[in-house]
Amino acid sequence: MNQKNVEMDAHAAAPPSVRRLYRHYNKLPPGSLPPSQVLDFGDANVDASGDGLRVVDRLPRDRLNAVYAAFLDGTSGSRDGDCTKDVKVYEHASIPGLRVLPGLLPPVVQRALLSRLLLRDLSNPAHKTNIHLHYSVPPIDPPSSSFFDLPPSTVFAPHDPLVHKPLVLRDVLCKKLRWMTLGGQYNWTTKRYPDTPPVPFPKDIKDLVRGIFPSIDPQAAICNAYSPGDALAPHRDVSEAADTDLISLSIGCDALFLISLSPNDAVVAEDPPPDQSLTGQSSNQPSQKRRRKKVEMGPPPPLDEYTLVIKIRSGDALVMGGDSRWAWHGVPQVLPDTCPEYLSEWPSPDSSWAGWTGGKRVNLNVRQMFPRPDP
Ligand SMILES: O=C(O)CCC(=O)C(=O)O
Ligand SMILES: [Fe+2]
Repeated sequence: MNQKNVEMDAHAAAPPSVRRLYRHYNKLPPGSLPPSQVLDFGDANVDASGDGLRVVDRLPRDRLNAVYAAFLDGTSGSRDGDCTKDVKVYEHASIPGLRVLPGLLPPVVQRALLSRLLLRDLSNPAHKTNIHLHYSVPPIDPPSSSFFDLPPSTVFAPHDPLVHKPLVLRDVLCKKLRWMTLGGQYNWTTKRYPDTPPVPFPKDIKDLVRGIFPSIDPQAAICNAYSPGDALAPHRDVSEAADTDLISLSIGCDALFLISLSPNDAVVAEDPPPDQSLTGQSSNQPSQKRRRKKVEMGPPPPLDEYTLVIKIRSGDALVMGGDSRWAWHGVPQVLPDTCPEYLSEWPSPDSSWAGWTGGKRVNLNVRQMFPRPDP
């Protein structure tokens, strides 16, 4: 139904029906989410909801706990490091191949993953961020080991002072940092991975992802950072030459995730052009959303049987495989004030950055760029 082919254009704009739904959920006041339209795995009755949803697999807790203990380097003594139950894998008839694993990562693994990404990998100048596009990023010099050790007033000088003002670290970490690339350094402008040998993918994160999802060889990842009001416009991830599963891990505030395989996407004549005012973009480079316009909310555009809106929580994973691998998807909203308490003291209770996670959502989107060589 949605096979990748060489013609799939990474620059293509999402079809009108998907853009319409995205706009609707983007503008919806968070308090007024219609529960009937949002697939919410926090709902105790979700298993019984029937309605196309089924449990297709269970990941045994013993296997998961062994993977987590290796990731945590034997430091998982605390109870929140243990999976106490097997993790259910759900699939919905609307989006074949999309698997949802609610609560996959225990809190201690979420905190450790956040630390590896932001306290370690962000300090590696080989890992490019959106800040590198326009600013000289100051190096991390010992004894500092991360940007979270530098004074918040540290200045990032713009490449072109006529175009961009200098930024201070506080603004970078609290708002302006939107993405970091790991492994193959994806180019958001050309929407290609470079032909040069990729930056080595962080081994512990590769082992974590592969330990849970043996179907993928992690070669590249986008680490998205969302602040309150940020969103991610609908897009397809079609730059990879491998059709291997894409793995998405989320930490922090809840978000709405929209995904569609609708075949009803023939262009509708009266549809307005893509609304770039919301995100300043028509494709999937994460960027800050402009101020939300006050609008009268009309009735939601109908969700057809090929479209889902899912509430994603901290610790949840999505696997986009099969037909869903090339589906249109986006994040119309990050829901404010939903960050779990167990992240509130990250990076440490005595750090001046404690509370940083408050309004944040971090998503690690892991991809395999190239097919594995034949054995
Ligand atoms: O933040 C998310 O949940 C989705 C991110 C995404 O789709 C991407 O990075 O391509
Ligand atoms: Fe994506």
